[in-house]
Amino acid sequence: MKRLEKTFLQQLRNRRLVAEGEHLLVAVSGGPDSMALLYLLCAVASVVRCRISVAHCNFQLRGEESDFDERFVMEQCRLLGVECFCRQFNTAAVSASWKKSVEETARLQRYSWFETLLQEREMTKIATGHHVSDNAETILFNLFRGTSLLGLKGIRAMHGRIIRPLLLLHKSDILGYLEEKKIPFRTDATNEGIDYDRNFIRNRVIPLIEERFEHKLTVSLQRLSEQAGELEAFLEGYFERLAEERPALFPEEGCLDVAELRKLSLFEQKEIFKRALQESGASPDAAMLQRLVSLLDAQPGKKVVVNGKLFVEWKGCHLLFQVSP
Ligand SMILES: Nc1ncnc2c1ncn2[C@@H]1O[C@H](COP(=O)(O)OP(=O)(O)OP(=O)(O)O)[C@@H](O)[C@H]1O
Repeated sequence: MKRLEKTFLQQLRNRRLVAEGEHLLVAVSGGPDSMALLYLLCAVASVVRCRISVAHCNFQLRGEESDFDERFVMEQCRLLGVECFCRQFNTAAVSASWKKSVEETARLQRYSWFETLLQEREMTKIATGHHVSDNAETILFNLFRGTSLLGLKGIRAMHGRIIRPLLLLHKSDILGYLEEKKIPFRTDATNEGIDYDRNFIRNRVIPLIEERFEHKLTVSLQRLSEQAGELEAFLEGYFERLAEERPALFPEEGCLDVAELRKLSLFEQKEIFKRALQESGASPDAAMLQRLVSLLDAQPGKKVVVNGKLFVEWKGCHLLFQVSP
């Protein structure tokens, strides 16, 4: 087994990403990362005792190139003896009708199809080729758009039935492995520009900062991401226990006890408001949460309008979550 294959196997085991007997659907674009993922998984499959199939989406966004990618992935799977599912999507038209960016549309289309395949074929997990730099890129992207503390968690190694086994590997390791094993891959020229925000972060921002700060950025963001993930897990447990101990803070009927809320820290108050509003289908930003906690220093009768449909009003001893008439 190659050095990287041993490291990869170790990381799979440490993070308990794959259990014995699982059937994985590997998402392969044909690019360097997912090709490395496919070969790494094939190299360890007999040790882990898992089965592997591949899914490739042809988003038909790059004319003939997209068709070449599809044929390339099918051929690679044939050589590896791996079952391969391919599907064509009319992404440009769907993106226009959904009024979403092409990138977001492609992402939604692929995860939805992967989930369907999982159910139809009784597979257990989807594996994607995200690595350390993708995580750094995602964290910075979230930061530039205005993220909360927990948004810093970036990409998770396991999220529901999706696993990212390369998440602790660096691009240089992946490229070294492709070179060592002479693994072919396809290059997507649209990844190289700086027109899309993500590409700008990947190709311009990160290299500039890495050069100035001695390659500390990616490693430091990875650490931050792990800590944010651990904090999120801790907070989930904490708020579950709080809900059991003080149910008046977690309204089923859309009302919160003012006296109970006032006993809590600012962080807890904001978190309770966030959870209550999310239950009502709203996603409050930091400014809205600040306005809601300020309500606790006001008088009964005062209200905060959350959006066109929802407002929170102090009545008697409670804050009521009400739908606008
Ligand atoms: N067309 C596709 N078909 C199947 N899976 C895909 C496709 N595009 C992306 N993915 C999955 O999502 C992951 C992240 O997507 P991203 O757009 O960053 O990849 P990429 O640059 O196209 O290729 P790669 O990550 O393989 O080098 C890929 O590693 C792959 O697992």
